[in-house]
Amino acid sequence: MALYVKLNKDEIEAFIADYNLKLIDFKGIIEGVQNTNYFLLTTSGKYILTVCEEEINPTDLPFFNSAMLYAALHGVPCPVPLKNKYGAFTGRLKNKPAGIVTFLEGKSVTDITFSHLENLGRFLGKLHIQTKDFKEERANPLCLDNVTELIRKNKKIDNISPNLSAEINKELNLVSEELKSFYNLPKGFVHADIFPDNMFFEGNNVSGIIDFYFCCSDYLAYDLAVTANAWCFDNKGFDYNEKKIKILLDSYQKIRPLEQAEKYAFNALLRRAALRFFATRAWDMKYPKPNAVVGVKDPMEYVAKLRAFKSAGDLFK
Ligand SMILES: Nc1ncnc2c1ncn2[C@@H]1O[C@H](COP(=O)(O)OP(=O)(O)O)[C@@H](O)[C@H]1O
Ligand SMILES: N[C@@H](CCOP(=O)(O)O)C(=O)O
Repeated sequence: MALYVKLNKDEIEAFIADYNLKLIDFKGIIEGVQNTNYFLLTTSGKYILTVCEEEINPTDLPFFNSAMLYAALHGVPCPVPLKNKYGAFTGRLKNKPAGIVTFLEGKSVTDITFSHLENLGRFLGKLHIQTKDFKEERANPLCLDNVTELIRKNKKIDNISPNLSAEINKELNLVSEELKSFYNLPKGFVHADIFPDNMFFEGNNVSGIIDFYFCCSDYLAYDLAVTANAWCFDNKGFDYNEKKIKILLDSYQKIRPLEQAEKYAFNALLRRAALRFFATRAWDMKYPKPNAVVGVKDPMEYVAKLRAFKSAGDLFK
């Protein structure tokens, strides 16, 4: 659970008054790992109040809010951030940055069907088109160079599994070499964390996307690669399911066909995405934050994915 900051009714009422909201009821949300979230029922509807922890750099908040607002205004079903009476998206609660966004209906899914993937692929294709003219930029803090540095800094990788460090370092070099010839791939706004817990569905249909705290500017096909990593493996994320990836790719391409260069680069992007999630999970496992209240996610899941992609065939045949 992640309720790092405990708030009472008076504190919430005082904060939301700046957003012109009147509280009826509220509830702490136990899902989530990074920040504290409260569900708010107000006289003008349902909202989510988020108090940010220090992993979020406050200077990034304007980009996240701007991206969410732009996406929402361009038809992406996502939360709309509210401005307070001072014209700012972000206020302060218990000396931490805090903000309010609209509530999204729907639920995340655990049993992922072909139909979910079909809808997810179309959703992501649309997201990349709907946000293509978003002009603000944020370099990806988890670019391959920074991921490489995080992995090199982690001196305990071989404690996760024997000889893992050598395997991962070899892969980092290979992926870096392979991607050098693809520096010109289409770039733009990417969510960069499209995991099942960040997507809501109503039945088989996508009802929305949340959690914009990793969004940045990067290769569009990298977003698709992150999504394929997170959604297209069975058995708790360990078993490669080519049919699932193909459904995701086909449905994405019905909306935004990939360029030939993106197809050539895709295997390296899948491995780059696997290395990115391996890197942060391995770090969190071996150097846990003192206030961590959530179990660490398994870095070996991403080693399994990396190995699967290394021996995978051409996904575009
Ligand atoms: N706009 C929203 N609408 C509905 N529920 C939300 C919204 N934002 C967050 N939540 C709820 O809060 C939980 C945690 O949100 P998330 O942004 O993933 O937190 P964290 O960044 O801490 O992981 C979600 O799983 C969801 O249940
Ligand atoms: N999706 C990442 C961790 C980020 O967690 P989130 O709850 O903020 O999406 C992972 O699985 O390693």
